[in-house]
Amino acid sequence: MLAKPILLIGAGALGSAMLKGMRAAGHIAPSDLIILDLNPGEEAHAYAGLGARLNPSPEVWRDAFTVIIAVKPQSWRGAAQILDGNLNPNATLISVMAGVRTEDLSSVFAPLKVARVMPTTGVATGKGVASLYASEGVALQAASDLFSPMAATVVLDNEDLIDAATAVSGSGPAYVYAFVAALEQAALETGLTAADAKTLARATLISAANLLDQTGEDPEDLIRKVASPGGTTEAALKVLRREGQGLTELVTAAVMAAQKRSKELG
Ligand SMILES: NC(=O)C1=CN([C@@H]2O[C@H](COP(=O)(O)OP(=O)(O)OC[C@H]3O[C@@H](n4cnc5c(N)ncnc54)[C@H](OP(=O)(O)O)[C@@H]3O)[C@@H](O)[C@H]2O)C=CC1
Ligand SMILES: O=C(O)[C@@H]1CCC=N1
Repeated sequence: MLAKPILLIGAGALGSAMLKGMRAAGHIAPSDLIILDLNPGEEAHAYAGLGARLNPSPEVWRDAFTVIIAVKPQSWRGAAQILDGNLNPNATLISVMAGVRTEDLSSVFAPLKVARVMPTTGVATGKGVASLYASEGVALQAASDLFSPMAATVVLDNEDLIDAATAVSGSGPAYVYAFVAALEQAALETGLTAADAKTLARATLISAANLLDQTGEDPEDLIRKVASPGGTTEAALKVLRREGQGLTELVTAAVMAAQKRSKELG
């Protein structure tokens, strides 16, 4: 069960996406939310406008039974110093930070129980992805209760796999956006206007994602339905899937680089 109130530390890119998703899903009432951020943005102010407590004094932080830490991996030890002595010892800590391991979080935040989650910014629209890991059932349940209303969740049974999930899905939306940007750029090369190139690249991604979602079919089956034998798609796929130097090799190298970096961030 998700014990409330909730304290969110860091309302930047991901923290704001979570705030937006939580507000839309309605599972965290504004009165159950305390937000700390050095420069609160639009989403933090929107929740505060509904009654969430924004940057209250340290004695209020102790009210929270669930603490979410969403600062950069490079900033968490500094944040922990500020929080020191001001957190409820019975609270559960949910870290969404890449790389930072449970062992290190536990050594600094003891006796709080710890869960790690690797979400995507898609939580903002209630359609995120979140990989969860915790060694204790109570902490895993808290993470699940927090993210399930706004993300498809995957439970990992080995903490090392959080680095893999970070590389595949945490960073993954950026890979997809990079593909859309590349398709838009290529569309310009074909002679389409800038406006049409933008529309076609975006709409193609969205319509393909909808089919993937609604049919549940395998990508290879969906490809077969697009690629007529001897047709245009086949000509393009010969380039994209060039032996040894195609998209699969490129994406695999990108994911490996992200996984390596995730381990270094710890
Ligand atoms: N962005 C993403 O798609 C994803 C991010 N993550 C993880 O989420 C975490 C946050 O990433 P992201 O949102 O992109 O980073 P941001 O820098 O956008 O957000 C971090 C926020 O925390 C604030 N902050 C820093 N120190 C403190 C403090 N002591 N007290 C309160 N607020 C503080 C920052 O303020 P200021 O900017 O003024 O320093 C900033 O607003 C990272 O650990 C990252 O690994 C995980 C999955 C996806
Ligand atoms: O780029 C990063 O380090 C973070 C973690 C996953 C997505 N953004």
